[in-house]
Amino acid sequence: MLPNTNPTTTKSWKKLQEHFEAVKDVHMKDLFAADAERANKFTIKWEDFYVDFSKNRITEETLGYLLQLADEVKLKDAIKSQFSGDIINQTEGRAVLHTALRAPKNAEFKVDGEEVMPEIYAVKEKIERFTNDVVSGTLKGYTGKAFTDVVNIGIGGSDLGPAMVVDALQFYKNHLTTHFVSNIDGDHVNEVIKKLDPETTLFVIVSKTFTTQETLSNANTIKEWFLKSANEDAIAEHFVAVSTNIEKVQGFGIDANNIFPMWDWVGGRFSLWSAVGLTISLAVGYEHFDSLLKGANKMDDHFKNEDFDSNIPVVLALLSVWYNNFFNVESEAVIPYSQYLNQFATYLQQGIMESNGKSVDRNGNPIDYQTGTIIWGEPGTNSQHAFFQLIHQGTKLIPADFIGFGKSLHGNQDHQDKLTSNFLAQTEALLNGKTEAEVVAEGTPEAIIPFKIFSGNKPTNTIYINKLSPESLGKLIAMYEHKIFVQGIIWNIFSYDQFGVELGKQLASKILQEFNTSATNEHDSSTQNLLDFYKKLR
Ligand SMILES: O=P(O)(O)OC[C@H]1O[C@H](O)[C@H](O)[C@@H](O)[C@@H]1O
Repeated sequence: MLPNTNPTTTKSWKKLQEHFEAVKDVHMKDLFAADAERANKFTIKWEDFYVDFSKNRITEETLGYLLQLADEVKLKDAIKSQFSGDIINQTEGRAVLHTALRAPKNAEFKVDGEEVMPEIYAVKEKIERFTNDVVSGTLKGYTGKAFTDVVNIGIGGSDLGPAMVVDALQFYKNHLTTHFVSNIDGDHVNEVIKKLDPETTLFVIVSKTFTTQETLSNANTIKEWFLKSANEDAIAEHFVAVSTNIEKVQGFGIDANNIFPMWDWVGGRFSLWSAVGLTISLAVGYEHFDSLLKGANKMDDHFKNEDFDSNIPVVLALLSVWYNNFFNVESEAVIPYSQYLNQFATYLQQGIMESNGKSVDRNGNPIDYQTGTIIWGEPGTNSQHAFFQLIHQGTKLIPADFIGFGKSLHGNQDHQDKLTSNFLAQTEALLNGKTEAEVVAEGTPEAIIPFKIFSGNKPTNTIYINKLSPESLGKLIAMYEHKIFVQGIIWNIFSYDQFGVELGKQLASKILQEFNTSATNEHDSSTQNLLDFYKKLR
């Protein structure tokens, strides 16, 4: 059981409220000027991570109250509960053990009194063997040719994690070309099919439940297309599946040997560490996949053992609570200064918004404080030329995580220097802004002066990592996973269910019947008109 405390009833919350009134207008520029040690005080150095959170609208007092809040909501107990396999996903009656997937073989993780490491390692070994056979070309397609292409068919957690990681690690990629099919929009699958040769393509169907409409429809469409060139027997050589639902997978016609199991104690959006990451392993090789897991495991140890004041996920979560619940900030940006992390914000959107987008507390009561933040972002420097205007001069306060890597993977120092200068300059600009006096001093015509002033005082975290590698990426992803968990604990919500995605699915299946049969359902007049409009078009 998780601790159960309404955060707004804690002493620290009250103190934070009073403290907020006192510091809300303080400019960070003045805080830096007043304390030469500020940057050092608010920096955590851990392994190859350098996390500078000094450019936040906080003082030591703020951090003190936030840390007290973590204690008052019994965060330590909650962490222990999660790692020991308690049923902390109470609404679905499940443990939450994605951390076990990346733990060493001799670690102890139990679910319902049963050791889970042997099963985890059996699947890992299967992933390793399969990866090696496909990558080396030992395993062949139905006409005896080695595989050249891999198609991941899945959606949500069965797509976003693998797709983001494969993209992020493309520098480490082997010769296999990977594709991702997720959307029910038939144009998605058809555009992918156009690029494929059935003789040399391997299909990985990923679905925890194996009931997801999108995934099954896409898998069936691909199977039909495949069977135009191959016969039924060839399915066993070209289709593999990742799922908890073995019966359904077999029903689809997949060979029992080609099933990579997962478990209900792995949430979809936390599943890339399981066999859901098979496409990652195929794309970059098992060793790199394993390094990704090892990196995550190091972050798990840091999270579990480090004191909260130097615990990266805890501090980041507390800062986010400070803005969300006291500054009433609605959204946070994630800006990676690496094109490789192009899909990172999209990936985090599911993790963060599906987990913490809740309005009922752990007692089932409606909440009267803000929970889940809205996450968005794009890589720098592209985003500088797109939405940075609003971050610098708009009316909304948008705290941002700036993620950067010291070393360029291709060793192009000229580009890396220019990239890094932007990376550093943006957080400096957001901190300091530009005063009227500075604008005047630049000789700006008087009428234009107000438009060129930057208020500054915009908070950022700088997450600076030596180099993008499978291991550092694993650490980074796990860092955000734990941040999500901490925030869920503070907000007293259940972060591991996602009932909010169900209603739309139910209604869609009813509406679908109306297209194909004479069934009619009661709709509001807007929906009815739109439905009629479509019926005329189809
Ligand atoms: O892996 P699957 O069972 O196909 O689920 C795919 C996705 O769909 C669901 O609707 C949930 O919102 C996601 O959390 C999940 O990752």
